[in-house]
Amino acid sequence: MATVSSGFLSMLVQSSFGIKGATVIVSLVVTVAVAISVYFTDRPYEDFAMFGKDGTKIDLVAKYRWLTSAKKIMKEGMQKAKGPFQVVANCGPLILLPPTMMEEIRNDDRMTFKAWLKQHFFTTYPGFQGFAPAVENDVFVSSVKVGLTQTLGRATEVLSAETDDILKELYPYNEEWKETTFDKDATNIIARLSTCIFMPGLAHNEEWLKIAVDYTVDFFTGAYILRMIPPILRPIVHWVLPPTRKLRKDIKIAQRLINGELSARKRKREEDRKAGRPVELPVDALQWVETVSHNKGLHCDPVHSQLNYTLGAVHTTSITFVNAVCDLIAHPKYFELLREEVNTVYAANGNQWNKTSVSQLQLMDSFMKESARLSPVTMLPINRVAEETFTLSNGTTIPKGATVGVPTLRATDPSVFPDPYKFDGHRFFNLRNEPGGASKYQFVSTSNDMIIFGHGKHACPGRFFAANEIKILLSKFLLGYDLKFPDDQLDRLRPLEVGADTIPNPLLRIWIRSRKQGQASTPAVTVEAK
Ligand code: HEM
Repeated sequence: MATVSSGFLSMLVQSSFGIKGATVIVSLVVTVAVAISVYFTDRPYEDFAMFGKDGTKIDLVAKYRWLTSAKKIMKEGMQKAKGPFQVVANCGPLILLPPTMMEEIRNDDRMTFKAWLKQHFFTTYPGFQGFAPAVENDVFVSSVKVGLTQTLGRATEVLSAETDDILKELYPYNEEWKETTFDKDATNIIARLSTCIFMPGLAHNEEWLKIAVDYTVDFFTGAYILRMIPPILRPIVHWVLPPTRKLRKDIKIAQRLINGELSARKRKREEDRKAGRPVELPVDALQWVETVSHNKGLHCDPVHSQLNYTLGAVHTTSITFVNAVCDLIAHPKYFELLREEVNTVYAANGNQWNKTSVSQLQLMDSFMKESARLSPVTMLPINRVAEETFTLSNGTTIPKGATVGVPTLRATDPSVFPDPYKFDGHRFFNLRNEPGGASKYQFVSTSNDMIIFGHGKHACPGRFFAANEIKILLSKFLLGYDLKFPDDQLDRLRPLEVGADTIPNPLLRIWIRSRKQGQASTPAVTVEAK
């Protein structure tokens, strides 16, 4: 974009039109852009205190502030408003509800996740159909709930075997330290592992694996840029933005690959039928979507649903995993503690990774939850759009069409978690071992205090799968490798905050070396509560 506009400017200056003419035109363009930004934009809601806008009338400025300081704005609002308030987020005016109201709104159908996805991820624009399945009907979400959850046992074993193969390829035996761009590796690993379960036929197809990684990045970049543009211009601008153009290309490639898969399945079924063989249905997400679609009598596009699986599963899981690894390196005593637990559990389960053994990794579970508490994938995991005007029990009226969110701030509230900014990998392990804590404090448990996976009827149905995937990966890294930050990097680099969302720090580098032969297991020791 910058190259195009500077080329245009120099063309004007060099032309006979001259510098004066160029100045007039540029001033006109800027004035029109500012006027559009001021007047053709979403109006703030009445009756809600506004935070973060600080006198500016220009939405673009407020949106930019949100992108750079969302956490600060949310904290200030929470402290000063003592109740619901609003901000100008990059999606426009956004009502934030205090996490204490979670219980009341968590199952409230008057505001929906579907309407939020539709409005703020532009699912009707070509290229953005990746969230269309979750918006159009319940087939996609049901397929995750039924398919992924039912297949968790088998999936865990498949993930374990595939992780071994991936790690051998990516980090072959080497006792010397090697620098890695770890977040990139992690995203590629998770993309391949997820595809193994969602669409195994393409698990080793480089073209698909690239889409499984890139589509989400292009999707969110495109959506973020469009949200910054006044609504009146979006129907035109989306056609020319580089990330949205890329999205359209990605979808075409995905269509070619997935339609190929579907045709091959159809042929196999017909051959089986003709030969009188029993027709075996594949156990993967393509099939879950088809089955649920058939049972409900509703359409769900197979290509878009695979992209929806990818959008939901890949970057969320890899960011959570990368954060856990960074916390591990930053708190090295956990290397030995977690290795001890992994060895004990592994040995007790006949040297197998399966659903049962993974569920016994209680310290690792606690460590992962503590990591996600302090470094969540998003600080705003609950997002809704009101389908009607309604009034909450405290008298707050939410207008129809309003965007509403609940931030994760309770996770760092000292009245909920003592010494909240201290990383304590045993925090949830200890809570879990208190009376009544067994199921309340697991990584996958949701509550008013921990909403990293949401809470209530829309709580993430993929979290059980993600938890197992991360545990297997972490176990294999712990047993096979030593990890550290580069020698010249003393502190853990914090994730970058982009609005309420986070991404691994682009400067992050991790050094990795194979553990010496014979070191792959350490003596079995029972992990005690601290
Ligand atoms: C660590 C990884 C993950 C994180 C942090 C995460 C986080 C979330 C959050 C915050 C929500 C919104 C909850 C709400 O609005 O109340 C959500 C919803 C959802 N997630 Fe995940 N997720 C993860 C992994 C996955 C995986 C592996 C899948 C599998 C496809 C998945 C599928 C979904 C679906 C289908 C929904 C929508 C549920 C509904 O509308 O009822 N997620 N996730």
